[in-house]
Amino acid sequence: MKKKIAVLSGDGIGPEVVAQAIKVLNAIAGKYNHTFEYTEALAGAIAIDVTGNPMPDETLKVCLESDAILFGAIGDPKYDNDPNAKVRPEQGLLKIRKEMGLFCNIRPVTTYDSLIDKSPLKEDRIKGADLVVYRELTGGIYFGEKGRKNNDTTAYDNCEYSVIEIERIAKPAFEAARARRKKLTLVDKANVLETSRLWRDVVKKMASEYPDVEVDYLFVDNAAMQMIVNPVQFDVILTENMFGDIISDEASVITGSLGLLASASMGAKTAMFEPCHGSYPQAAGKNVANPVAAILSAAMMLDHFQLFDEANCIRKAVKKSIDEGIATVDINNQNPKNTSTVGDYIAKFVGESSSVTA
Ligand SMILES: NC(=O)c1ccc[n+]([C@@H]2O[C@H](COP(=O)([O-])OP(=O)(O)OC[C@H]3O[C@@H](n4cnc5c(N)ncnc54)[C@H](O)[C@@H]3O)[C@@H](O)[C@H]2O)c1
Ligand SMILES: CC(C)[C@H](C(=O)O)[C@@H](O)C(=O)O
Ligand SMILES: [Mg+2]
Repeated sequence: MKKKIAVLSGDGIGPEVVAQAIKVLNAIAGKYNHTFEYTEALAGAIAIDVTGNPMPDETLKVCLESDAILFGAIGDPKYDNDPNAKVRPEQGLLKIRKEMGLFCNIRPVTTYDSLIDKSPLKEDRIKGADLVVYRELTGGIYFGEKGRKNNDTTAYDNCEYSVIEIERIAKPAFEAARARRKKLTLVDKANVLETSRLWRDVVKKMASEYPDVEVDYLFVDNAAMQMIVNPVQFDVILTENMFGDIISDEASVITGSLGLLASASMGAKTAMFEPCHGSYPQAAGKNVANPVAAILSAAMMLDHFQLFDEANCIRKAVKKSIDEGIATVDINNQNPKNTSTVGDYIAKFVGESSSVTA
């Protein structure tokens, strides 16, 4: 199979972790006789530095001409620390999500037995936790009208959702629940927010089409607490843009590190695959960041290409690296390995392993 992949490495640790994902994809290409063609394009702070724009038209064009997008991370303290910055790297990420119609962000949270003791949470509470967050990605407060008024003494960010926006993410979430443990939890704030009440109305109506799926409703504050005390109860979590951002970073604590959390953003025009973490500027250039989130995002891209054996081969290699302690400092502080050493190990295992089942 031949596939064109747009590579937007971005800022901070983005280029380092994406390099490992590409190493692993190349090992897959060699083993299974595929051709992956990569086209790099600018995004984030680096794109502002070069072009003045965090998501240049040229980058969007490369993405539209590709079969999928592999994204690293964006963000730079020089913008985060400047409240008056006219343009920000994060605007580039929001722009590509909106322009490509990437409304469905899928963030799987899986635990590894050999990492259970790395989580600050109690072992008996998190063992076996296996959930996936379906986060709405192109609506809500992130994209509502925003601004300042009253001589800059008041600021506002509006939150709007339409029935169509809710239905189109609820559908794949219900389908995922049906294929998994048949439980869907809508996380909202329906005791306060009108948008959340619309989410409940829509999801309740759709639930009748999925009688085999048990649906429950949790307020986000309760859900945040339940995620820590009893994450095993969750199967598919469906939620709006901002709640999904927060709850997925929180859920990464169960696995042992945010550096393990991959994601897929599916949409109308294309699909983008990116780690859930950011540019982690403190680690940039040090070869210490965990590349697993980026590598598992590449595995999700292979699922998207219907290359399921290949994707499972990567997952198996990742598990092996974790079990063997070939892991970065966030999950192995006794004998940490470099970012590139972990990438090399996973790529080598992919190249040499014979079995494909994860
Ligand atoms: N998708 C994205 O591109 C994305 C996501 C989140 C944040 N950001 C941006 O990244 C910048 C830094 O934000 P932040 O510090 O709040 O979040 P971050 O995700 O970059 O880092 C938060 C913490 O998570 C841990 N971490 C993150 N990635 C890791 C990895 N690969 N390996 C090991 N540990 C890892 C580190 O302890 C780090 O201090 C900001 O500019 C922010 O806007 C971008
Ligand atoms: C950088 C930021 C805009 C982004 C978000 O909030 O969606 C990030 O936190 C993420 O989780 O992908
Ligand atoms: Mg986030």
